[in-house]
Formats: sequence, C-alpha cells, structure tokens
Amino acid sequence: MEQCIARPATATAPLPARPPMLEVRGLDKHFILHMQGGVRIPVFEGAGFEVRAGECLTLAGPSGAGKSTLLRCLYGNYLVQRGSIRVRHRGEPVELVGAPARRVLDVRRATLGHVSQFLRVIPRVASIDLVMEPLLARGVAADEARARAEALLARLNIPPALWALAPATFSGGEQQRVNIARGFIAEYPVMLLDEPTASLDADNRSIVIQLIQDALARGAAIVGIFHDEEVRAAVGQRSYAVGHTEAAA
Ligand SMILES: Nc1ncnc2c1ncn2[C@@H]1O[C@H](COP(=O)(O)OP(=O)(O)OP(=O)(O)O)[C@@H](O)[C@H]1O
Repeated sequence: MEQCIARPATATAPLPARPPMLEVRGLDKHFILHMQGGVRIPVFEGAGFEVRAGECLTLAGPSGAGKSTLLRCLYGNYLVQRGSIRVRHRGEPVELVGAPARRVLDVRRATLGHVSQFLRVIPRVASIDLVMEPLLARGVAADEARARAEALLARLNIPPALWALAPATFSGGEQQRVNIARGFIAEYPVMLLDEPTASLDADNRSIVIQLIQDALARGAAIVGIFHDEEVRAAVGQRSYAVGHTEAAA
C-alpha cells in the first residue's frame, strides 16, 4: 500500500500564480502607405510576451525596430493584422484586438495608461486641467482631482505659476513632465511608457525613476521604452527584443 506522509501545508505549498496583467500573442504589424504607391512596411511579426503585476518589461531593438509602434498597438492607437492583446480589466482578461471602441475606451479609463513621447497640446487647456482629466473621467470629485494634480506637478518641479497656463509655450522638458503627471495621476494597473525621460535633466530623471518604482511597488504592470541605460537599469526587470518572436531573459 502506498505510504502517505502528511506535511504541513505551509512548508512547500506553491504560491498561487499571479495572472498576467497583459498578455500579447502572435502580433503582426505592417503599414501600407496608400498615398505612396501602396508601399508595404513590415514592422514586427509574432510579437508575444506577458507582464504581471509589479513587473517592468523593457522593449529593446535598434531605431526603427518598431518599439513605439508596438506600444501604440497595445494602447489601441494602431490596428494589428493578426494576434491577441489581452488586458486584465476589472479582474477579467479582455481582448483588445477587434474590440469595439467603447470597450477600448473603458479599458483605458480604468486600467490602461499610456505616456507618449510628446504631449498632445490642446490650445487653451490649462496644464492642471490636462493632468486632472483622467481622474475626472473616472468620476473623482474635482477638488480631490485638483489637489492630486497639484501635488504631482509640484513633485515634478513644474512651478505653480505655470499650472494655469496651456503648455503650448512650455519647454520640451516641461511638456514631458506635464505628460508624465497626466499619465501617472490615475495609478493605472497597466502602464505603457514611451521614453518618459527623453527630454529631462538628471534631477527630473531621478524623480521619474522614483515615480515608476512607486508604480511598480503598488503593483502596476509596465511596458516601457527607455533609451537611457540608467533608467533601464533602475526599473527594468526583463527585456523583449521587438521584431523577434521570443522574450529575452
Ligand atoms: N504611422 C506610420 N506610418 C507608416 N510607417 C510608420 C508609421 N509609424 C511608424 N512607421 C514605421 O515603422 C517602423 C518602426 O517605427 P517605430 O517608431 O515604431 O520604431 P522605434 O523602434 O520606436 O524607433 P526609435 O527607437 O527610433 O524611436 C519605422 O520603419 C517607421 O518608419
């Protein structure tokens, strides 16, 4: 008869696996330039990876490899030809490829944030309003949203005199920091960061590194492009080579 030895449940019980917050499978992307004789530009084929809560995956590859294009596909700005992008949204995996716009917007409002390389400046909209907007869209009271936006702009060294101004006349680094404040204020569970420190000096770069580390500590899953080696080393845990089919360790 088989002998059964009882062991305390806590000694070797495996930890429950954390489900991926973002799961990408078999993604193909090419552009067709219809206005230029239908030229086809292949970007990547079979892209796939997973990112879990508290993890930061960095995208690697030479200039033109398709890193920004991949982030834009993940955010739903670009369509893909094939593949699957699943985001864990309100506790359930949601397929974004082929999803109706209403669903994509709901995922963006609650779950998926994107810090693009450049701020999309809207004429006459004050910086503080741009930063508050993601919280207001979620139904946070205006007073609370304003207080959080002010705290974040102050942390990012944007002088209070600039808060009421539209950022069209701001320096590149100031615009980037307003963009970062807007991207971080809503504490999205999944964040896509496209060179968030590209125009920043060393002090502000350190502040952004700290913001990213805080986001990871609260459990955000992050996919980022960081050309700066120091930033990559400070926040990245794994890297994925765009254009190849397997994640590099
Ligand atoms: N909207 C677009 N229409 C047509 N081609 C595009 C478009 N966006 C990007 N591309 C092309 O896709 C390829 C990948 O561009 P992408 O900007 O994603 O590269 P990258 O890896 O982010 O580069 P970098 O490191 O220089 O920012 C390039 O050949 C680019 O010309």
